[in-house]
Amino acid sequence: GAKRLTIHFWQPMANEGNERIRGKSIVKPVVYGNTAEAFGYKRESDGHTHKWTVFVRPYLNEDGSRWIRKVQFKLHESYANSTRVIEQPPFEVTETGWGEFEVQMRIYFADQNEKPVTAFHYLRLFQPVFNVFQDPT
Ligand SMILES: O=C(Nc1ccc(C(=O)N2CC(c3nccs3)C2)s1)[C@@H]1CCCN1
Repeated sequence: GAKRLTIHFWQPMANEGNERIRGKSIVKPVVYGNTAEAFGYKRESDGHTHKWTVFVRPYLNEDGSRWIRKVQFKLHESYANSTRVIEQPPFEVTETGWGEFEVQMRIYFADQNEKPVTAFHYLRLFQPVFNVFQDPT
């Protein structure tokens, strides 16, 4: 039967390590990406095959709401209310679907003087397969 597959794609947005004070700026690394789980079948009603969660979270397990005010996720326009605004942690959107597409994320900071930061994440549902054929028969 179909295997259940949960995959994690993580891309640290800022450099590694935790918060630092440099001059007057603070570096707050975040991680964004998605997890995905295959239903193991194609849903009759709408052809969806996966459940996925796209997320933005502080790189270290801290209370993100101290410095993140809200996160706006722009999904593919075929989704109802394709612009989702999450105002409290966890800053994530869980949906179902059948394919992969780019999600735009915009992080708004608690300090309203800070301009929002935009990042793009290509939603991944399928585990890439790497076949290395040496001396193929
Ligand atoms: O897959 C891709 N684009 C996708 C856009 C939206 C997708 C999706 O999964 N869904 C729309 C959503 C709904 N259907 C009904 C109500 S909401 C479920 S997939 C491209 C095509 C080639 C490679 N990537």
